[in-house]
Amino acid sequence: MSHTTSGPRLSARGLVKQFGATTALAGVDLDVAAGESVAVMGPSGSGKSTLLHCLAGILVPDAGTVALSGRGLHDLDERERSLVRRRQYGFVFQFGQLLAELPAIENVALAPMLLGTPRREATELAGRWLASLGLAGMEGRRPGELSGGQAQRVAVARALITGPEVVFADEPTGALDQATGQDVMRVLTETTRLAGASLVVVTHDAGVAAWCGRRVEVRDGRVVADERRAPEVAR
Ligand SMILES: Nc1ncnc2c1ncn2[C@@H]1O[C@H](COP(=O)(O)OP(=O)(O)OP(=O)(O)O)[C@@H](O)[C@H]1O
Repeated sequence: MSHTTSGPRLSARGLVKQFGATTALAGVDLDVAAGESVAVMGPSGSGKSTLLHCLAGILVPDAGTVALSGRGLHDLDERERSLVRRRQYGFVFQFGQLLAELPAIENVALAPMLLGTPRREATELAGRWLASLGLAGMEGRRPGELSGGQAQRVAVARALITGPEVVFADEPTGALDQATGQDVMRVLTETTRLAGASLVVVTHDAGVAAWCGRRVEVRDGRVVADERRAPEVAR
């Protein structure tokens, strides 16, 4: 994958998004560097998910721009934006992102298959990803036959297998207990860092945010704080 070496990986300028009378984003600027991990924090309704969806090209802002490695998402049509989401982005959500009827290995292999990788190659690669995330022997289990933490590891494998430039995670530990959530954050941040991808995590949990090298605080649709600090690292 060709990444530009200078300039931010992701760059948002003046993002505004309204839903009827509600201003979800009131002018957000945010740059995310290559390999950087950013936690987006803030109270319920402050605009965190809306910001993530605009950065990810899922929502089109009413005003402002988002550029991925210097390429403006606003210049793309919906089909092209959907290709960016598949090729250059990875997603980890709270739950429900895995296809219930497919075994873990097929859930992971599907991502490269959708990009044209032959089934056999995609399945081999998926097996290696599952093994590297501690899921050897569980390839044939369906999501309902995995624990919440195991299912999130499958989701991490699925998000990373295509070699994305940015991984977006919206409350990735929201459905897990504290210890399992910490374990998933360790796996998510470590795997993303090793893959050289940037990470944007929406969370209201300071223990989750501590795994990221930067915390951005959103209130009423604006960034009100932005601080860098040493992240937790795998022990
Ligand atoms: N599709 C939508 N239609 C109408 N209003 C919306 C929509 N999506 C978000 N909003 C509103 O925009 C504001 C910001 O919502 P958003 O989901 O971005 O907040 P959040 O910080 O992620 O909240 P939470 O932590 O509760 O998930 C809220 O007032 C919300 O009700």
